[in-house]
Amino acid sequence: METGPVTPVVEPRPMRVLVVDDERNIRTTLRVCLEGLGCEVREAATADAALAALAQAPADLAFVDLRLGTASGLDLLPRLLAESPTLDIVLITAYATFDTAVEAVRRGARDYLPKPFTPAQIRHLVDKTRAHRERGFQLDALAEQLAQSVPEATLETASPLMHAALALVTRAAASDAAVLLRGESGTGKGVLARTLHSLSARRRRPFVTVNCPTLSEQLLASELFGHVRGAFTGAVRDQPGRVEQAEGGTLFLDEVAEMSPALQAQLLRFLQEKQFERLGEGRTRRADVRVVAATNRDLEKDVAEGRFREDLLYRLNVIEVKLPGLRERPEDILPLARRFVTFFARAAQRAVPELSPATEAMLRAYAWPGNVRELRNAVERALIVWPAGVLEPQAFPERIAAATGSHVTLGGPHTLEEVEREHILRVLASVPTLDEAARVLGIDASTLWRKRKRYEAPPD
Ligand SMILES: Nc1ncnc2c1ncn2[C@@H]1O[C@H](COP(=O)(O)OP(=O)(O)OP(=O)(O)O)[C@@H](O)[C@H]1O
Repeated sequence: METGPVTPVVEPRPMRVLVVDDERNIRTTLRVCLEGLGCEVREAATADAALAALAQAPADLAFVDLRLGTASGLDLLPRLLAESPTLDIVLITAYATFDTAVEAVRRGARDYLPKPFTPAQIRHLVDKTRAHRERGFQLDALAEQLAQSVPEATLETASPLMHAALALVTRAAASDAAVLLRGESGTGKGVLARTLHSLSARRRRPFVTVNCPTLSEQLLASELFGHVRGAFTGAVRDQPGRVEQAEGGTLFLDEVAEMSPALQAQLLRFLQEKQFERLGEGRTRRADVRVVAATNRDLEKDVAEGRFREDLLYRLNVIEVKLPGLRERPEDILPLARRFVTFFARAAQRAVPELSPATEAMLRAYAWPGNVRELRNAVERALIVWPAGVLEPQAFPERIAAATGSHVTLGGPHTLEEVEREHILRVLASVPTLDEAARVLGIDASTLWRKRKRYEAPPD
């Protein structure tokens, strides 16, 4: 069975607009015009009402009148942006002067609209905002991909197990339900989370990843929910968290099992009520974010042993997708290997080599404990060490050629790196959490996280 790339199934969400004007008829005119353009519109007659509206539910775009009774729309701009850093603001006024326009832009407005305005001008502004926001999100995604320098993921598969996982992800994309992706390290949970996002109505909004084990408890709390100045040593200014950055989009929590109990409680509350507080701040904020989590651990076991909250597990796995290990989808090993060979050969500007029959047999026989990541890394290395037009087994690491796992013995003829890899993998396999493994090894959790990725460790 073969799948092509799955086509998007869900229409993007309408743009959410807040109209802030003390004159009722201006608000009504704008509402009618904006609703005609497919926007969701809310109104506020005062600065306080505008801030309250934003605190209650986020918006993408705000039209703000320069004169709000006795208050100034200009003064409101930074307050709106403090509340919602990704908001686009257009200032409207009958008192159009160049100076006001400059001042509006200086305070964070994206555009300026003189009264009286026409429906065509409003349409133009809405189109411009939409295009600018989409470009921004696409650039973020592109920059991330470039930074990782990875071959673009393929959704083609000949494996029935993988096909079932993709079909479930496609169906899940049509809803806003929380999704839990389960599978060993390197099986492509991150890739699938991104696929889910790009198939959903949120695809034009941000996809934001948080790697839970790489940060200490306090930094992870701040990374997720943000902090205010002075919340802890080093917090020199107010900082929105990833939840706010992901507004309207998808938040991907990688290795969610590695969260402290206190953070698990905060995440649970966020999932239940869509509410959270920045660290050190009393007031409650709301965010419209779809959560996708991933784990390579046996969460039921963690629940049974008191390490993970049962109620959080049920909130996270409304839809559960199991990714097969690469050895459970052997049909995909060679097509993926050829794809990586092509990618890395092109990146090195050389002719694309072939796989010899012996290499093909070896790649199929190996167990791939590090899954697709391990295959990708092995191919990347093979292209570096093997300049010839046909890749032979010797181009690949010894452990793959041996295809029987490691033979490392202390004092044996091994490099330090081989010994380190084996030791780390064994410690990881012998203790329940990454934190505990880091303690045993005498290194911090983020170093261990990086090393594990490098050594393509099997999860447990
Ligand atoms: N279908 C695919 N096509 C191409 N590359 C893939 C595919 N699936 C995974 N990869 C590559 O394998 C590597 C691991 O993928 P990913 O990070 O999504 O796995 P993971 O299951 O989230 O791993 P971890 O649990 O360690 O975070 C990445 O480099 C990714 O680009």
